[in-house]
Amino acid sequence: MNYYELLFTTITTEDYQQDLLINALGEIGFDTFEELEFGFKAYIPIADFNEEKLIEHLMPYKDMFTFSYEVTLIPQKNWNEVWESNFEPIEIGDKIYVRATFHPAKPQFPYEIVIDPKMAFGTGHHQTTSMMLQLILENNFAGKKVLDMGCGTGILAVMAAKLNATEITAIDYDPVCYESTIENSALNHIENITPLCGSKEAIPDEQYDIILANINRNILIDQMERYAAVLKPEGEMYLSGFYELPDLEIITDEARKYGLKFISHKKANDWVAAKFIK
Ligand SMILES: C[S@@+](CC[C@H](N)C(=O)[O-])C[C@H]1O[C@@H](n2cnc3c(N)ncnc32)[C@H](O)[C@@H]1O
Repeated sequence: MNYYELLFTTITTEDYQQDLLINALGEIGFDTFEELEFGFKAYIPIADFNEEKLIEHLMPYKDMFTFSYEVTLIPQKNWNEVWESNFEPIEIGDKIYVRATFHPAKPQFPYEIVIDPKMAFGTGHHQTTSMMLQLILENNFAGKKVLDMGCGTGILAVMAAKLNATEITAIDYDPVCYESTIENSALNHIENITPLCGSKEAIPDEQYDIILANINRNILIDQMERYAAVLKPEGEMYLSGFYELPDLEIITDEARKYGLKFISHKKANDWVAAKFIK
């Protein structure tokens, strides 16, 4: 597939401002990002690129900090090379170690997750993923039936399986993420993850003990009613992919409409991961 590469040069002292930009690009079809010292590269399939939409989407950030971009057509790219040059292993506390296949193992960590990220989001490098991993670690997944919505690489589903969840359904609307979840389940020797490709209509008519969803504010709001319908009474829901201000209150209000009560949240660089109970 042919891609456009947009080289963004950003002048900001706040890492989270660059994250805002990356998140905004993710909402309009950019699916791979490569961090650089003074900015980042963002990639989008040529069929999905619309410069007018891009300019409109970037407008709110123009007043916040300085950035510019240049567009180049990339006929072919070795995505594995992009990932290999970008992907450093990460440690989450002293319990979770996330590495790629090409990094050596660290057996001193009780939980190791091996990810072949390709073009799917979810390597643990993003604060939302690492906060979700921490939340999973702090809560009880043993014997639970779990739905992981917007599974990306399947990293959260893999962590839930390592904590002895019995059945995990992992859904993403991006076929690359669906394939990536199959591959990463196998890499981690996990057999109880059922990957599905689709959006909220793909959520099976079943009842789950726990829902995980690290997506973004608007999609979480759109899917909230469906999450509430498939969550068991007293079931737990962990959400991320949004900011403390103003999103947390908006999400909490939406959750309340469907009987989901806000319990607590974690915060990193303005990003939030929050726990709710039905
Ligand atoms: C921020 S990433 C999170 C990936 C992974 N769960 C993690 O925590 O790192 C969000 C994922 O949601 C998926 N996604 C976005 N909109 C979706 C939708 N409407 N239905 C299902 N998946 C969606 C994207 O393809 C992406 O893989």
